[in-house]
Amino acid sequence: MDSSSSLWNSCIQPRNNAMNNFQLKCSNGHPLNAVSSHDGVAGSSIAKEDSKTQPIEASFPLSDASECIGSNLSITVVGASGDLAKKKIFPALFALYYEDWLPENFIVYGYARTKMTDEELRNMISRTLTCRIDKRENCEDKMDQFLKRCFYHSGLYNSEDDFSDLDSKLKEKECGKDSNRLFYLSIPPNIFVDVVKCASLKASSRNGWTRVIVEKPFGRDSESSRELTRCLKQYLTEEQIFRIDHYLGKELVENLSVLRFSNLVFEPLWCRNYIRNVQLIFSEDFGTEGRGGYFDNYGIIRDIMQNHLLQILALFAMETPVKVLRSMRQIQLEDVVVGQYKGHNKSGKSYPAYTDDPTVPKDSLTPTFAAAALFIDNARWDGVPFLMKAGKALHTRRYRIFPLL
Ligand SMILES: NC(=O)C1=CN([C@@H]2O[C@H](COP(=O)(O)OP(=O)(O)OC[C@H]3O[C@@H](n4cnc5c(N)ncnc54)[C@H](OP(=O)(O)O)[C@@H]3O)[C@@H](O)[C@H]2O)C=CC1
Ligand SMILES: O=C1O[C@H](COP(=O)(O)O)[C@@H](O)[C@H](O)[C@H]1O
Repeated sequence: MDSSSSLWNSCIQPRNNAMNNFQLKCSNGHPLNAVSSHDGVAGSSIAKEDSKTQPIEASFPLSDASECIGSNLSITVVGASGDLAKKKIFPALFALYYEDWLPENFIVYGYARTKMTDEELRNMISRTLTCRIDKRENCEDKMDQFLKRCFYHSGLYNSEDDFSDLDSKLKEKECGKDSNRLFYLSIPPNIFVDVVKCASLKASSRNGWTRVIVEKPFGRDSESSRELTRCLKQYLTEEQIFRIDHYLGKELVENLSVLRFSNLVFEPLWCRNYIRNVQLIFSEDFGTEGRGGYFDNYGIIRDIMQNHLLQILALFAMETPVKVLRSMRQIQLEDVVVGQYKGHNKSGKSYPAYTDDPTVPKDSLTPTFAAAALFIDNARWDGVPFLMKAGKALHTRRYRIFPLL
């Protein structure tokens, strides 16, 4: 499985498998178990359901920016020029389209400050779409059809006028039909509120639902996270907000939950008597590559450890019901090591330092590597260190959790 495709952990109906007994909840209370296709992309039955309840009329040949399409689901990817959008969101949307999980008359709008035409957006996206889905039938044709439904609007994240212009373009495509609108915020969290404000005031759906997907990290610490929620709720209800962490959709994580809770053999062994330490390793063999605008303000601890790895730790260590995070000892500075990758040469190839990335300030001290020992003070895990390591631009690409017996 290409890990870049395991996105779209949206709040959907549970599928009929072992996970049904273990129902995760989305941030707004909807069940979160993902409907995965074979490459790990999960489908949203929300979109599909709505396509059933709203009659679909004949499709139009698409492509022109001013064409009326009658779209009944308009998806806007905010931050469409960025890494997440390219690597995961557009490929995941294509996979949903390919698997027939989207309503017939959907459209996708890319939105960002970078100036681009529709054609340039399509070229950018087409470089990252692959026909990697098991059924490869008609994949190229499907790609062309998908790309014809993609459009672009350039604007600022805090400009109501720019979102008003987006609204006009969406309306043109919707041609007065009942249409739902989904905004996927593929941008740094410090601009979430600006976007939500402008989108909700100027580009909400008039006659259908408007929903917003926000990416991790949700703020920098608990105070800013609470503040973020408070600010988002000035413009949206909790039911409209979908907080996403794509690690919950990864096969490794789903398997871990099943292994833990459906396998009685492990239950008595899963504790301090048999496990000396637990290692959680996230290692990437590539650096930030133009993501300094986001990454440099957050660093590896907020980017990876606090959310992805902590969730895996919680799934590994938790009792049912969940109490484990409350039993965690406050982390001590002497139990943490941080670092930043430097440039080097290997096999005649030179690799840039973090601060060589043009989007990163030259004097940045943001950590790109961190290792920490965490402790859970409860009867099951007393004295067992959980060793978390995460880093960018390391030797290998691997994601692992393993108990040392
Ligand atoms: N990349 C990944 O694999 C993953 C990322 N995420 C999350 O997605 C979000 C975006 O990450 P990613 O796409 O990697 O980040 P990028 O740095 O690629 O940022 C996305 C886009 O946001 C705009 N942008 C970047 N920095 C700023 C800034 N400081 N102020 C205003 N606009 C800015 C840029 O668009 P423009 O200049 O055109 O406006 C950029 O193309 C983050 O919350 C991240 O945690 C989650 C899972 C995986
Ligand atoms: O959330 C993030 O995840 C990616 C790694 O996810 P993967 O599914 O591609 O393995 C990481 O590169 C990025 O820094 C981070 O924001």
